Amino acid sequence: MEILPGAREHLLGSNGNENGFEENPEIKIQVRGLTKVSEKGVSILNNVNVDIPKGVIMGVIGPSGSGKSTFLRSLNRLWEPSSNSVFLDGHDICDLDVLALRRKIGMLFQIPVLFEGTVADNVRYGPQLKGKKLSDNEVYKLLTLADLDSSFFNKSGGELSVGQAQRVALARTLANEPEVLLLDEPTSALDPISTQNIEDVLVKLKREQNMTIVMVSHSIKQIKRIAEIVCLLVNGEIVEILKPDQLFESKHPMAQRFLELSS
Ligand SMILES: Nc1ncnc2c1ncn2[C@@H]1O[C@H](COP(=O)(O)OP(=O)(O)OP(=O)(O)O)[C@@H](O)[C@H]1O
Repeated sequence: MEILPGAREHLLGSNGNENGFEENPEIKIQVRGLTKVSEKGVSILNNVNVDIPKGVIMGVIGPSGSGKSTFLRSLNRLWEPSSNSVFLDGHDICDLDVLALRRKIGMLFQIPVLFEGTVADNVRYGPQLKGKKLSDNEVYKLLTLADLDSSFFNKSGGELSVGQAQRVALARTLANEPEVLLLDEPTSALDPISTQNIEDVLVKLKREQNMTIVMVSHSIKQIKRIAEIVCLLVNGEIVEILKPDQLFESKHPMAQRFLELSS
């Protein structure tokens, strides 16, 4: 089975080098020996090693409870990883200011939660925290980027469908000019058309802004539509890093079962 260049050493069983990471301009995020154990001593993530290349969409799939959300949340410290286990552009994220990190690495969740006020108020929120007021024109541009037309500008959250609210949440995240987007099942509550709208926006962000995107999804079909690399997480371990069209060549028994059930 062909494995992506450089991926093999980060597969299951590889030894994460505690302090070691090579500066590599092609790699946006490096994860080395990322481990999490619950307070009751249950392993949640076990020595996860992976390089996330710049400007790609990476899918993360795996059975329920395999640690996908925990993995994603560790990348912008919504769950705090150990020092020297997650690097952004070669810098240990634990050494970065957490709010600055979360601007650089934005996140969208399954269910969008909008703040009170209008769509424009929501989009302006992040820059306003830094003392910058976006002009109407800048807000319109962000709405367009998230595939929303100008009629949404003055609407309130209550007037929106879940799919529209998810695109507003995306515009609000994009207002922070992130370099990386983390998406935790962003379309699982959406109808097929809203799902396609979001997928189109993600592909455009990657293509036109070289955005790095990491997306947890339960949909193998979705991963095949938009991801270039897919990480298969089983029991807190990355057992495969593949191109999506190679998924069914996975040798891992749990992976095969998961793929059979989700096809
Ligand atoms: N703070 C925590 N304390 C204890 N256990 C936790 C904690 N966070 C997550 N877990 C457990 O860790 C495991 C992985 O959870 P996680 O939500 O990351 O999995 P997942 O693959 O995203 O699951 P799903 O697909 O169902 O969303 C689960 O067994 C969960 O119950």
